[in-house]
Amino acid sequence: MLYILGAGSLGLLWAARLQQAGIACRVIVRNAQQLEAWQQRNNRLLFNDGNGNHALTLNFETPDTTRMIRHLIVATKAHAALEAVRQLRHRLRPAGDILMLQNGLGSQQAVAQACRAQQVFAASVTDGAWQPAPGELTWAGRGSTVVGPLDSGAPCPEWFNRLPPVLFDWRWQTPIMPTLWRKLAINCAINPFTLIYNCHNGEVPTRAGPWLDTCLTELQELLRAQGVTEELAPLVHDVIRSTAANSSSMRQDLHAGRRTEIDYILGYTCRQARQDGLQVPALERLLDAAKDCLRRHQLPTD
Ligand SMILES: NC(=O)C1=CN([C@@H]2O[C@H](COP(=O)(O)OP(=O)(O)OC[C@H]3O[C@@H](n4cnc5c(N)ncnc54)[C@H](OP(=O)(O)O)[C@@H]3O)[C@@H](O)[C@H]2O)C=CC1
Ligand SMILES: CC(C)(CO)C(=O)C(=O)O
Repeated sequence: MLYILGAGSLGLLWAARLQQAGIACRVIVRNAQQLEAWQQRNNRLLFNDGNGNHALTLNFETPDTTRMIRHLIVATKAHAALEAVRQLRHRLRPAGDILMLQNGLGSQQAVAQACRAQQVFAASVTDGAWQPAPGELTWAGRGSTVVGPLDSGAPCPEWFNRLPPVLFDWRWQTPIMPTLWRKLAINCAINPFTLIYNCHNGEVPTRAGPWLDTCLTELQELLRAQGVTEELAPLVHDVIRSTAANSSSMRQDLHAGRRTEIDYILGYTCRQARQDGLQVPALERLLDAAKDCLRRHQLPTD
């Protein structure tokens, strides 16, 4: 049995695909009110996978259920992950596994530190899913999932090999940190600019001008310090081109009045730069500007 912690867009996307693949899973919601809301909808999820709508019946439970958990998929936002996993600590089997799906860095390490008896895996996910209404999920962009052990040589959990490739485009990658760093750098170069200029991804180069170029140079230095030698600028411009019409996840959070993941994206990056003794004034200025924008919208800056 797989357990998914968090019934948001990505958690429901995993639950829907597991259900379609015939792999048993249960979704852990925050509390009894959320469980009741799902029960009132007969636990039905209307899943639009891009080819059509599928009515799926999912299994939900609250964190205080007593069943023990061997395989946990954490699908909360980065800032909610540690507390959400802590609530389940008494249910986690020793030597079980925890898969972290969060964007950014920091939440994965925090969970690994709190759950030393389990193997923690981290994924870099490029799928795009959103919820048009309660009980509905749209899989807007089919992406891929790259997964690996966070900081050990742990082998790939057996259940991963049961994921049907047609529903899950995933691959095993060890070490995983370079992949996570690359995605982090891309998000640092795009998301905060879309916040401060309130623009789509495609407009970032024109709106940010040379500020983007300086940020890319600083991010490249930081990546080098993490052992990632690949050229960042072409990668970022490719992503900007291929997602030109997108509103970044950070901008979507801003518009929905939700807490953003800024602290796990640009905040983490600036802290790491300081730790590595690197000067990153353009990134620091971007972080300050992003935080000012969040303050103006009365949203948390962490
Ligand atoms: N959506 C996507 O397509 C993608 C998302 N990601 C990453 O995946 C992560 C999740 O994103 P997304 O699904 O969009 O976020 P959502 O906000 O849609 O979902 C997060 C869910 O976690 C729930 N949650 C928070 N705390 C707890 C708790 N203690 N117990 C149970 N449930 C809890 C939230 O409940 P509540 O509503 O009550 O707060 C919410 O339902 C993020 O890090 C994001 O960056 C990465 C790639 C693609
Ligand atoms: C790559 C990008 C910027 C695509 O929108 C993204 O991952 C995000 O919005 O968080």
